[in-house]
Amino acid sequence: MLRWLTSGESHGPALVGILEGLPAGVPLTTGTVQAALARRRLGYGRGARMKFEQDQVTLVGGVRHGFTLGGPVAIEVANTEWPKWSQVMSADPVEPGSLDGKARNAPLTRPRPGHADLAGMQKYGFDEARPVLERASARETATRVALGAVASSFLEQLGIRLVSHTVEVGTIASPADAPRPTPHDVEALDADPLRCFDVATAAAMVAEVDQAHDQGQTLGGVVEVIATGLPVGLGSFVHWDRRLDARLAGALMGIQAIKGVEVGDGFATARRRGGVAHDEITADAQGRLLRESDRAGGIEGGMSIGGSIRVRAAMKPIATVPQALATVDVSTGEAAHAHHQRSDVCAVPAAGVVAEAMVALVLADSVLEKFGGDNISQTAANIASFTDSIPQNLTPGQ
Ligand SMILES: Cc1cc2nc3c(=O)[nH]c(=O)nc-3n(C[C@H](O)[C@H](O)[C@H](O)COP(=O)(O)O)c2cc1C
Ligand SMILES: C=C(O[C@@H]1CC(C(=O)O)=C[C@@H](OP(=O)(O)O)[C@H]1O)C(=O)O
Repeated sequence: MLRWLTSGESHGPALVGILEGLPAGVPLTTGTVQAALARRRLGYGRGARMKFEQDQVTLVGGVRHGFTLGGPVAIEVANTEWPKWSQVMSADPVEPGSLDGKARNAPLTRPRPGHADLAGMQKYGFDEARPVLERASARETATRVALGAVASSFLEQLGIRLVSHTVEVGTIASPADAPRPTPHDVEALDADPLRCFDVATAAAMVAEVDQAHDQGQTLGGVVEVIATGLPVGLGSFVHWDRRLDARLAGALMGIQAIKGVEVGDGFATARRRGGVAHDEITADAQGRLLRESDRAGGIEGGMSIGGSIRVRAAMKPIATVPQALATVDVSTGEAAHAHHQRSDVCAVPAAGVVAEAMVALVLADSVLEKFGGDNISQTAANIASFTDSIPQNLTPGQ
C-alpha cells in the first residue's frame, strides 16, 4: 500500500510531502522532481506569482545516490518568497504590534465566493480568511506534483507512462475526433502555451484567455490524463472502494477547483445506445483478445482491462475574479466586493500536470496493491509472472 501526505501553507517557509510504501531501487534525483515542478509552473494565463516563485526542492529522506531505499520518501519544496512572509506567517508568536500597518497582514474580511474563505472561517472559527486560504490554496499542488514525479518514476520502470493535456478552456474545446497525444508527445505539449494537442484549438484558447484577462474575468476548463502500458486487473469489482475508477475519481476530485470527472467517454457514453456505447471484444490471429474502440477509457468493472486508461477532470473558473464578486465584509456586515490582490486568469494547463500526478499516485498504489515487492525488480517480476499465468484463451492483445 502506498500512502501520501502533504503539509505546508501557500506563503509558509516550505511545503512538505511524504510518500510511504514505495519499493527500493526506483531512480530518483532532485532534478527529476525539479523538472516535474517546472512543468506545473507552465501555462498561459497564470498570475504573477508563477513568474517569480521558484520551487526549491530538497530530497529529505528515503533516497540515496539516485535510488529510493524503501523507506518513506520525504520531499521539501521551499517557497522562495518566504523572506517577505516570515513575520506574517511565522509559526512562533511575533512581537505585539510588529505587524501593525503591514499590508500583507491586513485582515481579509471580504470572503471570495467560490473559494474556501467563508465556509473555512465559519468551520475553524477564524474572523478573517488568511488562515483558511493559506492551506486551501492550490500552492499545495506543488507537493502533489513532487510526489507524483516519484510515482511516475516507479511506473516508468514497469513500462507505464503518462501524458496529460488540455481539452477545453472556457467555451473553446478540442474537436471530439482530434488525435490524442501519447507519452511521446509530452515535450511538445509542454511547449504549447495551453498544453493543448490540437494546434488550431490552442490558438483559440490563447485568444479566449486574452479576452477573459481584458474583461477582468477568469476561466476554467477540462484536462485529460492518459496512462499507457498498464497490466490487466488493477483495482477490483469486489468492493466499491477497491474500484480503480472510484479511486481515480476521488483523487482527481481532491484537486482544488475540480468539479467533475469522466472515465473514458463518461457523460457522452450515458447519451449513447448500448450498441455503440461499449468496446466490443475481438480476437487477433493468435487468439489474443482485442478492443476495437476505446469508449470505456480502459476500465471495466472497476478494473484496468490492460493497455491504456483515460480520465478527464473539469475545473471551475478561478474564484479570485479581478472584476470582484459581490460579498459581505464580515467585520462590518456591509455589502462589499470580494478581496483581490492578484490571481491566475486560467490555471487549466497546471491542473493537467497536477491531475497527471494524482493519476500516477493512484496507479502506483494499485500496482503495489496487486503486485507488491520491496524492490522494484520484485514488482516487475511479479507483474511478469501474473501476465504469464493468464490462460492462452484469455490473453489480452495490445
Ligand atoms: C493549479 C491551480 C491554480 C489555482 N490558482 C488560483 C488562483 O490564482 N486564485 C484562485 O482564487 N484560485 C485558484 N485556484 C483554485 C482554488 O484553489 C480553488 O478555487 C479553491 O481551492 C476552492 O475550490 P474548491 O471549491 O474546489 O475547493 C487554483 C487551482 C489550481 C488547481
Ligand atoms: C502559488 C500557486 O498558486 C496559487 C494558487 C492560489 C489559490 O488560491 O489556489 C492563489 C494564487 O496564490 P497567490 O495569491 O499567492 O498568488 C496562486 O498563485 C502555485 O500554484 O504554486
